[in-house]
Amino acid sequence: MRGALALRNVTIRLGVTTLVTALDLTVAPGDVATVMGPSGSGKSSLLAFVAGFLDGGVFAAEGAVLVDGDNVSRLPPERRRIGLLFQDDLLFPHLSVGGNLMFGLPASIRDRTERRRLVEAALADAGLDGFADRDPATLSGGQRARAALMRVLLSQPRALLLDEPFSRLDAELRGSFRTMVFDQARRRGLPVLLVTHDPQDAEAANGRVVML
Ligand SMILES: Nc1ncnc2c1ncn2[C@@H]1O[C@H](COP(=O)(O)OP(=O)(O)OP(=O)(O)O)[C@@H](O)[C@H]1O
Repeated sequence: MRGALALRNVTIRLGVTTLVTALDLTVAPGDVATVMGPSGSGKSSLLAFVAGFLDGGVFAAEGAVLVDGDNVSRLPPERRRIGLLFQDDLLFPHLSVGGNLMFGLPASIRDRTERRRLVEAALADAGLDGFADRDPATLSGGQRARAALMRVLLSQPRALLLDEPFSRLDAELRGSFRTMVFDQARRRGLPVLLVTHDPQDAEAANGRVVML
């Protein structure tokens, strides 16, 4: 499917334990599939496999990852063009908010004016007008989360992997940030794989639920 993220026959083993068994999954552009399961069941390992950094010295994995029809299974993480967002926003403390977003931009966009324009537009899109020169430490949790999302989106990913991205936010922020993430994915036609413990996330995602 054009623009989709697809997993084909993915099996992940840790020693004698099989964490993921022959998983087939297609996530259409703009759709959100949810991965749930108890702690230690392999949710983060599945995302690591899709992103390309599952530790081959620890896990045995097979199967294919397709992004927009391209089999990226043999590509290193940086060439897969898969965006990742974690529970911790991982903003660089030594860079301004604008500097953090700038860091997300592909190096192939060289023109400085264009780079600045893209960052300003992303900040505005996230309701962070005028935040470019701020120190990330001065932002609220919700503002940081939005900045981190825009940094990922500026990297022009073809799919998004989210590992408990809402879990540090309080209930109200959680709902609004979730809506923002899903809206952005829909508008940009990005397939999303979301790891969560929260059934409300799965309900809001309104897509396939994979139980590990
Ligand atoms: N580097 C590693 N070396 C050895 N075992 C590991 C390593 N990373 C993860 N594991 C083990 O692999 C299993 C799956 O871990 P994983 O982090 O994928 O689970 P999870 O479902 O994401 O858990 P949680 O909900 O707690 O984040 C666990 O038993 C974990 O202890």
